[in-house]
Amino acid sequence: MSEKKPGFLQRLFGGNQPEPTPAPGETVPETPVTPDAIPDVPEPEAEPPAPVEPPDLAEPPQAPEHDLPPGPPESTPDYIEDVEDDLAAAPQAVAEPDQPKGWFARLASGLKRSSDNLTNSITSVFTKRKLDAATLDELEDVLIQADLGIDTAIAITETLRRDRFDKDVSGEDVRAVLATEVEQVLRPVAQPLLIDTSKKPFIVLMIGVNGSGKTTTIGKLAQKFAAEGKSVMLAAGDTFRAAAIEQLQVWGERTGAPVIAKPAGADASGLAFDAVTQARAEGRDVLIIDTAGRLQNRDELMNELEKIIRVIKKVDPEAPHATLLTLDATTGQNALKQVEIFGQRAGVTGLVMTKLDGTARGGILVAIARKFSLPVHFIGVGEGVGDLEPFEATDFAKAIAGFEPSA
Ligand SMILES: Nc1nc2c(ncn2[C@@H]2O[C@H](COP(=O)(O)OP(=O)(O)OP(=O)(O)O)[C@@H](O)[C@H]2O)c(=O)[nH]1
Repeated sequence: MSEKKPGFLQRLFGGNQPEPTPAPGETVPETPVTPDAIPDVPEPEAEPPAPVEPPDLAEPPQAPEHDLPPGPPESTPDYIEDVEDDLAAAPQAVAEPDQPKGWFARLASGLKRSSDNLTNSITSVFTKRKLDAATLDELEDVLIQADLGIDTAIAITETLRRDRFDKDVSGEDVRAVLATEVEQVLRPVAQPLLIDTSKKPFIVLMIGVNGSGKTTTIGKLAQKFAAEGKSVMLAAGDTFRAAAIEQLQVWGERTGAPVIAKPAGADASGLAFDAVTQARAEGRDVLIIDTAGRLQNRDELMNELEKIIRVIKKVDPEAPHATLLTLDATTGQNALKQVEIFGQRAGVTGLVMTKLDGTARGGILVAIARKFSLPVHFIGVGEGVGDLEPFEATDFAKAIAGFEPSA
C-alpha cells in the first residue's frame, strides 16, 4: 500500500512546507488544531461530551445542525438523507486523494518540525567538539526533551560513549546513530493491520481521546479497504455528537460504505450491536465502529467503552478483531498514559498515530514503541485521505533524524 513516487527526495526538507497543524501542548505558542484539541500534561479534565457541538472547522463539510428524530437503526436513516442533501450543496473540504508528493516526502514534510527540533539541537551540541561526558549529558537531555524516552536517549548516548568517546563527532554522526537506534526500536512494532477475510465481518473498533482523529482515520481506512475491493460498513458509534455522525456519513458517501447510525444521544452499545448484526447478515468484509472520544481518566466513560465491547462479543465472542487506539502526536507524553489505560480497559491491539505533521514531538512514538511493544499500524501526517499510511520503521527513523530515504 505504501506509495513511493520518484521526486520526493528534493522535497524532503521541502520549501513548500504546508502550514503545520497547530499543536496543543507544544512549547511554541500555537493556535489549537480544533476545539477538541487535547492539552498536554498535566492531564486535562474532561468535559463530558456534549450532545451537540458545532462542527470542527478542519473537518469535512458539516451540514447545519439538524434535529435528529428518533427512529430504528438503518443504513440510511431519513435524517441522514436530509444531511446528505445539504452536504451535496456544500463544498468538499476533505482533501481529494490526489497526492502530488510521494509518501516519504509527505512523511518527511510532516515530521519536519520533529526532525528540525532534533537535528538543530544535536547540531548545537556537537559543534566541533570531542565527545566528552558533558557533551553526552547534553545530548541525553536533548533526546529526552524530544520525547524519545529515557531508554532510547540512554541507548543512543551509550552507543556513542562506547564507539566514539574522546573522538571528533559531528552532528551527522550523531543523527546516524539516532536513526539506527530509532529504527531498531520501531522495527518490531511496525506491523500492518491484517484483515482476516475469514471473519465476516472483520470488526475494527476505533477508540481514543477526544479529537485524536478516530473519525478521520476511519474514513481514510474505509477508503483503503474499499480500494482493495473489500466491502466495508461503518458504524457511527460516536453518538454523543451529531456532527460526528454527519462526519462519518460524509466518509461513507465518499467511500461507498453504508453507515449504521442512530440519532445523537442514542446508546452506543445498542448501535454497535445493531451494526455487528447487520454487517454479519450482509456478509461484509470489514465493519469499522467509531466511538465517542473519551479521556482515559474518565471512569464512567471507560465503563461505557467496556460495555460496548461486551455487547459486540455477544454477537461475535472473538470480536473486536482489532481495537485500534488513535493517538494524537501533539499530546506528547500524555499519549503514554492513554496507551496504558486504554490498553488495560479496552484491550488495545494496535495503534494509529495521527497529526505527526502538527508537532515537534513525533519522538513520542519511539517512547511508546519501546514501552508497550504494541503494533503501530498506521501514521497520519495530514488531514487528506492520502495522508494515512502503513507505518514503516526505516522511513520514520530516517525522516525524524533528518536523512533522505537512501541514506
Ligand atoms: N493535521 C492533521 N490533522 C488530522 C490528522 N488526523 C485527523 N486530523 C484532524 O483532527 C481533527 C479531529 O479529527 P476527528 O477525526 O474528528 O477526531 P475524533 O477522534 O473522531 O474526534 P471526537 O469525535 O471528538 O472524539 C479533525 O480536524 C481532523 O481533520 C492528521 O494526521 N493530521
